Amino acid sequence: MSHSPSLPDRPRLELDPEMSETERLEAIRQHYRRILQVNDELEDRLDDAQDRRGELKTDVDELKRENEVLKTSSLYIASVEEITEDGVVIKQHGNNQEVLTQASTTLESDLRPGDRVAINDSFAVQQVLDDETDSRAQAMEVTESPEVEYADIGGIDDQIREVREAVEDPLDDPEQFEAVGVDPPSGVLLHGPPGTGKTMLAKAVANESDATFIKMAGSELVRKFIGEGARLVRDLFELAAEREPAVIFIDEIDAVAAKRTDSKTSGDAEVQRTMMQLLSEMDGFDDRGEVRIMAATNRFDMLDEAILRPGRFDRLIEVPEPNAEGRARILEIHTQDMNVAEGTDVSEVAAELDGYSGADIASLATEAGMFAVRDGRTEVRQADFEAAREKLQDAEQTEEQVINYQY
Ligand SMILES: Nc1ncnc2c1ncn2[C@@H]1O[C@H](COP(=O)(O)OP(=O)(O)OP(=O)(O)O)[C@@H](O)[C@H]1O
Repeated sequence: MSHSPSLPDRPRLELDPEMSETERLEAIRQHYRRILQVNDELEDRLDDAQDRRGELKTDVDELKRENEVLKTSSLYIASVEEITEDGVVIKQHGNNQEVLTQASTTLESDLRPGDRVAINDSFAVQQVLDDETDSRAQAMEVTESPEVEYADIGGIDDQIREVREAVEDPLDDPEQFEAVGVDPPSGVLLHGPPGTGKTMLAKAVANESDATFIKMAGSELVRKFIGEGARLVRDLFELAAEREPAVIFIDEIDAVAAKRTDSKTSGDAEVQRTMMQLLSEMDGFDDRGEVRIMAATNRFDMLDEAILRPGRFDRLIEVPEPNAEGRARILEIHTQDMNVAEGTDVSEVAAELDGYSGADIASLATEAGMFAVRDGRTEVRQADFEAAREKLQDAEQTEEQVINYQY
């Protein structure tokens, strides 16, 4: 910041009583000339200050306007492609339109190609978005090697075998498929009630085939990332190609691939666009190398048949609610690290759990452990499992009552 120089000293008239008339007159004249000079100097300084004030006022007005624009208008998302002498080249998300635009000098020095930015109606860059606001990072869960193994999944051995055949074998030994001359399934769709281990299965197969696991939730695509669905689907496949071998897992695929309805609301159009993108990615999938696609749904009945055609999700695997034997196995898995009292019969407990999903059984085991903790014991007894079952049943009944009351 520049400091303004100090003001000139105020001229003083010093008259000596000894001075002659002429000398006094001369001194007064000199004083007068000095006053005029200081006056000129001060006037110049005043002009400078007024100019500066004008400049600052223009800056303030511009900032105010910018602030208003930022506050009142919605901004669009774009990616920076290139920073040139003529301005910034950006590509708008959604329509992929490339635009040469400007950013303020302060913003421009921060911009790098690949940055995501917010632009206004006239495409001017308003803001650089940091990683937290990057929906690509938010919408996808990427795990190098998920910590789930086949041995952690109980009661669905046939499904594990089928998934291994459709996903793991083609990743492990693509040459074998080529030599025989068969194409492995394009996509594997797991369907069945909630909490039965579909996500676990996808994670386990990625883990056991040393593939990167990339998950995207269909419901989030339509609820959280409105307007970005199709782009995110494209990014999903691009990312998988970069990280191959990879397993793509689209959870709740029904959210983006439900049967067409008559409604013509924009929301539906957006969901349709996302689905069309998914279909076109799958259709162009042949040359994508070591990438396998999996999806899951609890609402198989709602799916649009277009996604089940050959070359798309053409291997359907049903993951049902576990039977008594399956429930016992799942309970064993979830109690293997617990200090269970000798004589506790896990299959007897499991026999009582008709209608329980794997996720319900996992909560039951934790709840039984909590009863032992509350009681100050280090062992979990059969009675704790009974108590946990009653507690969960009560909780479910209360929930049902609340729901009935609400509707
Ligand atoms: N077959 C199973 N064996 C062992 N644990 C299971 C099994 N199924 C579910 N679980 C437990 O329930 C949790 C949730 O399971 P998971 O997310 O795989 O279910 P899902 O079928 O994908 O459910 P949703 O359809 O609700 O997404 C798991 O982390 C695990 O603790």
